Amino acid sequence: MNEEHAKERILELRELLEKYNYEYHVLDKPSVPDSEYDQLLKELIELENNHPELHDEHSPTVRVGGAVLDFFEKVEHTVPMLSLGNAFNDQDLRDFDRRVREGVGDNVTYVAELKIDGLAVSLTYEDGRFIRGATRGDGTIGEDITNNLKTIRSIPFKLKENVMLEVRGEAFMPKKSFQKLNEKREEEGQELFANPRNAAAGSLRQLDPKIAASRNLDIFLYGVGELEGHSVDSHDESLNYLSNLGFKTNPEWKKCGNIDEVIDFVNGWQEKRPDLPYEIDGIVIKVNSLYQQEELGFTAKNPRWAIAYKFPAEEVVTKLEGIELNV
Ligand SMILES: NC(=O)c1cc2c(=O)c3cc(F)ccc3oc2nc1N
Repeated sequence: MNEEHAKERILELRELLEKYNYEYHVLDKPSVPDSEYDQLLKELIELENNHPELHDEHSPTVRVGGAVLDFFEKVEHTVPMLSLGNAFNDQDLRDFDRRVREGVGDNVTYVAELKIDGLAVSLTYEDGRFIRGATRGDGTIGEDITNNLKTIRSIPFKLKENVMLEVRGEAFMPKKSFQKLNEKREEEGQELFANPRNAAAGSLRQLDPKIAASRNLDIFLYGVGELEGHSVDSHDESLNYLSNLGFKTNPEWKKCGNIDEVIDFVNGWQEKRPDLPYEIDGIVIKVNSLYQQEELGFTAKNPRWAIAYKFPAEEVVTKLEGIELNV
């Protein structure tokens, strides 16, 4: 195959594989069988190996893991990644609602969404291309784990619009992947992961991205940090915007006109939680209007416009030399 033809084929395969990847991992609606995807990926890997001068860090082939690092660079979050204050019962939620209404008046709408139990990460895009991903760290300084995040198939390398955007989300390991991983580790006599959150965090902290690539990690994006080239007025609008850009957002969110609707949503999901294919540790409630979020602002540690209702820890049975303790 001559140079020109190889270059054309490589570019064509990259476009095609990213489209198939988006259909499979973001829309969950593949248009071709896995065997066809695998065969095209194999062809691209061979072509790229024969044409190193055409290497592109956004090629779908880097999703199987790139170079091993010696350490992770530090990254500063220009918009700090704060953590959420907690609510443990209905009264806490009513107190939160009262404080919000004292701040912005009674005309307030909430968005309630599932609190994914994984690792908080920030993704930065310039001109619509994925250029950096980092952990939350202490909220201001995180670790650059771009190479590992590139192995998460649902993270788009190229957005549908060429915006400059910094977006936050939760990387997680689906329950089924967690069970398979621990079965494999048990067979190999390795230490087991205690829960999917630790497994996801452990996988993304590996210096060799091939390990992260093998762990079937996934991500839901939930918030915009910095944004140029577009403006949104409310949280529900920003969730739709992220989805239209090509991001995977969690579909189970609900707009609530008052705190009673929020409490119904919380109770509903407390029951349905075990049926989800991923772990959640609560429900996040946010004031929907971004203008009202601005008015409410932040305490030193948490936003005043959001709160996390934490579910009671699921019954954990610990076996100690055959004695069953319900802790
Ligand atoms: N784990 C989650 O599924 C989740 C987490 C957060 C946050 O940590 C979070 C932290 C803030 F300071 C502000 C909003 C947030 O919104 C969030 N929304 C979510 N859905």
